[in-house]
Amino acid sequence: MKKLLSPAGIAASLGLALLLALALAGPALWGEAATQRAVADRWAPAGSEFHFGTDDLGRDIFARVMAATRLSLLLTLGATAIGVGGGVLVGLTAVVLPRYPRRFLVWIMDMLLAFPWLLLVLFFTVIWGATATGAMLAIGLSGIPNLTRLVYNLAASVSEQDYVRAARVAGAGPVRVLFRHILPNIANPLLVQASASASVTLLAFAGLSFLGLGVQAPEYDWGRLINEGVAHLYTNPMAAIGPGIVIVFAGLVFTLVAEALTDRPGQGLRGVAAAARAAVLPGAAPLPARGAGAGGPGDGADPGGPGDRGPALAEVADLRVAFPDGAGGLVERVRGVSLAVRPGEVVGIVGESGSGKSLTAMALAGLLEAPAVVSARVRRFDDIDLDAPLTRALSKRLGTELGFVFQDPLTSLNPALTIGRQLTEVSRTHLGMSRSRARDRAVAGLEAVGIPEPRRRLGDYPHQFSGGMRQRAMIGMALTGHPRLIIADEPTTALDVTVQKQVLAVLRRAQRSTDAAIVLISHDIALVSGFCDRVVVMKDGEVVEDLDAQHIREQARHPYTRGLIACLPDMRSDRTRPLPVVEDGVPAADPLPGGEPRRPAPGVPTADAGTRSGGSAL
Ligand SMILES: Nc1ncnc2c1ncn2[C@@H]1O[C@H](COP(=O)(O)OP(=O)(O)OP(=O)(O)O)[C@@H](O)[C@H]1O
Repeated sequence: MKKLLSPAGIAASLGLALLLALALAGPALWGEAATQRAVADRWAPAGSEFHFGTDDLGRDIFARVMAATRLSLLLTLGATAIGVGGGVLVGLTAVVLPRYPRRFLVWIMDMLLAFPWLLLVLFFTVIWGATATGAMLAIGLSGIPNLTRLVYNLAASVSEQDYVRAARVAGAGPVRVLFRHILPNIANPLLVQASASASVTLLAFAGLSFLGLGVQAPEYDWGRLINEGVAHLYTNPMAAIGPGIVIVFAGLVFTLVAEALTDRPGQGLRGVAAAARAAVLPGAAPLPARGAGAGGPGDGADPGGPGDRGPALAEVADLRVAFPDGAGGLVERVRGVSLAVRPGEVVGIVGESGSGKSLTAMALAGLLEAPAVVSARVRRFDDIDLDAPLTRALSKRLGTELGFVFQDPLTSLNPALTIGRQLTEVSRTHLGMSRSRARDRAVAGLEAVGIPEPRRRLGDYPHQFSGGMRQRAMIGMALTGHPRLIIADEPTTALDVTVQKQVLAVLRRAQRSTDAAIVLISHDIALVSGFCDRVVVMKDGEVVEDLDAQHIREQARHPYTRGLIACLPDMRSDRTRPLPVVEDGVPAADPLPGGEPRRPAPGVPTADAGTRSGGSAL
């Protein structure tokens, strides 16, 4: 709205209104004068009677320019629609195609893109003949490769976003993902591009008609009028300049429309964005009352021991994930990881950056796609074999029983959809709830994670939430029903320490109310050991240790784990001395327990500087 009230927005609206009025009323107001011949008035100069003069049959050129508005705009909009529609269709098709057909299609489009558009137009004109319709088809079709490239690039980048991954976890098929999650998020730049290409198309028409390849007599558009007037440029310049001015004006209006649309956030596309997100809002489990039973690291609650929880709910055995190394081979990033999560168990995965934590979690959720090459002896969620093709029913089950909370809540919520739409989608599509019931559940979901005025906030877009609120909303989506497993990949990394604590408390509270198992990924061994029953330590793509969180200090044997622990200050730490560091996976000193840390280099933070984000069993 703001943008529409900007000078560019106001000018664009007024210009569009004027063009529209001319297109609608032009033929009625000036049609007769435009075709009336008066031999006595042939080649009358521009003046008060004939603003742009007359042509060789004595017809009023100004009246012809005004009357030509309708045909000129219709042809321009028609060709633009063909170019944009075709580009969207081919670009989106390319995104969902398998690798090699996709590459082939994009290659063809790139070839056509490199081909001069005027030659393409001439080629099509030869096929369809030099008619107005032929010119429209020719210009429209020659615009498709350009638009295809744009749509493909935009869609490919959006399809990497966490909210699209989350939609896939929730069982959304490729068509649904395209139309509900990708298209609304690329619609804005597409509209801008469509407006900008309308002005180019207008010029292309003028050029074609000027060359005698476009509109043919007795029809006339602005380009043809320039063509007719240019022969008398020296005796009556306005005969060519007049239609030229109108073309420049219309081109300017289209450019201003593009300018006014630029930077408008996705919420302006309510009509386009018909959809929702796909985390996990299953089941009919009652939501926890706000503030009830909070626990977790922040509130000093007991995380509970692993106990005997029966057979694993989710499991990978000998999981390997590899990527092409660019030289025809593969490089393994996850190397034989085995991990089982039992019902209700809270498992933490810690490890240095690049150790394969996220890949393991994504493989556990069945989220890895090409170019990742995944193999495992076992990879299952409950009785669902994640290595076998999933039926629709199994995808739906995965979508409602498995929740994924991503690291960055800004990228994991769809910016084009309101929070309410995203929270109600799974209830409505997977659980078949009515709109009002789904909204009630969504309100309860936001309330459960401590969002004030939840009913009002349902109408907000993600950018209207703070970082902590977005992450709470994300957790609310994953937890308001009864998910059986929630995978949280560094859910608090993007948040400050106070908000981290609140978010973890929310996660803990919701976990208790639903008894879902949790896999929590973090760099922070203190946070994980305070929150989880079990801590799995990863290094270089392997699990190096699997420890009881309550006794991590005594049980840790691997040098890397001992190094991580040694780097944490405790009550006995000498706060006047720097903290030790982990060097190449081995602690600079092994102070367990009561050992003497080596004095690190100057500049290394001291125990006083260490900031802890949660309570710890350490
Ligand atoms: N799509 C990909 N293509 C190639 N290599 C990848 C891809 N995704 C991940 N990797 C590599 O796999 C390794 C493990 O990545 P992963 O994201 O699992 O690490 P991580 O332990 O989660 O790290 P962080 O804590 O920094 O998120 C890294 O070396 C990473 O560069």
